[in-house]
Amino acid sequence: MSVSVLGSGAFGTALAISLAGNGPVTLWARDTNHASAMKASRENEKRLPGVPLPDHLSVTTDIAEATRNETLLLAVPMQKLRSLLVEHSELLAGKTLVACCKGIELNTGLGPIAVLNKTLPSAKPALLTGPSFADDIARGLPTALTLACDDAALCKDLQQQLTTANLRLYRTTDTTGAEQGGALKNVMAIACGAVIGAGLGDSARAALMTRGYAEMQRMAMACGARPETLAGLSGFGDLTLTCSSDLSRNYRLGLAIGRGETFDPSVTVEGAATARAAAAKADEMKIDTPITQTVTNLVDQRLTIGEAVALLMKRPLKEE
Ligand SMILES: NC(=O)C1=CN([C@@H]2O[C@H](COP(=O)(O)OP(=O)(O)OC[C@H]3O[C@@H](n4cnc5c(N)ncnc54)[C@H](O)[C@@H]3O)[C@@H](O)[C@H]2O)C=CC1
Ligand SMILES: O=C(CO)COP(=O)(O)O
Repeated sequence: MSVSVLGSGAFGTALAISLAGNGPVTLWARDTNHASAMKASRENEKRLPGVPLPDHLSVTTDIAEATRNETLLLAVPMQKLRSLLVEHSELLAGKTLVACCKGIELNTGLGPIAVLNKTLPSAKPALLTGPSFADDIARGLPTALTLACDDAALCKDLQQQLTTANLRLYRTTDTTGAEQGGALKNVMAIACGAVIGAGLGDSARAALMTRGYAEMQRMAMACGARPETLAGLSGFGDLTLTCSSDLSRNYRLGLAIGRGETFDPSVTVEGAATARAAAAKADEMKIDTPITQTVTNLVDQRLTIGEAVALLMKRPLKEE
């Protein structure tokens, strides 16, 4: 069964390239000029330069054409997901929609699955997340991802359909755990980048990764997640990748904060909005999330990295 990817950014393009190894894939771009450039050069020079688009991958700006397929991957930033669904609701109704975004919606505190369910109740929602850089996927490097869907049978079908030569998918019905892991790991990556950028060392990063993982577990389980999900690819796996690589935009934002440098606002960094959304949600639920709260203060420039670290170090002592 053919697949379409909506969103011609780095991740959407990389997924389309990998899936094209299974058969025909349609990549939908909303921007006409961007689509024309990709059709002419057979490359996404803007978002994924240096990787040719395979023959089975066709680019279109025609949303009606792109949504003829039953399975649609939604590869837009989390804060743009709802607008995509609302704008094309009639064509997306009843389809199998696989959200490929990581984050928590700023003004509702909802994750991708809940946004899909509330916006398009007739659709069949799923989530694709886990430790994966678009560049690695596009270059055919081996990658493992978590495919989450409440419907176990549909999840199994999608796992067969979306697994490729270099994408090995593991399935789960714990959509809450999968989306919380993918969202919150970006917050921790900003924190880790900030301490490295400030020259505070790898031990400080290890402390933040470990205590950040504890915060992710606490928050996710309070939302109903299963602990083993956070210990898997979508949580622990993506946390370790994103907190330790310059390929991560969230980590690079943290580096810039730590160094006192500016960061290009046009670059997609999910962790900033997600930190604000998660901090507000944690306050409402009375959950202790000191690192998330600190990252919110860092990205909103209410604290310097020095002040932030000093406050974290002076917190009341407790059991691990
Ligand atoms: N880049 C990567 O290595 C990975 C990214 N992801 C996730 O993929 C999601 C998308 O990020 P990237 O592709 O990396 O970002 P990107 O910045 O490369 O591309 C975002 C794309 O979304 C499009 N877009 C934005 N608003 C839209 C709308 N309302 N309707 C249609 N298209 C719209 C933009 O035109 C752009 O093509 C994020 O949630 C990210 O966390 C997940 C794994 C890896
Ligand atoms: O989600 C990702 C890796 O799994 C991509 O990370 P960034 O969004 O930080 O670039």
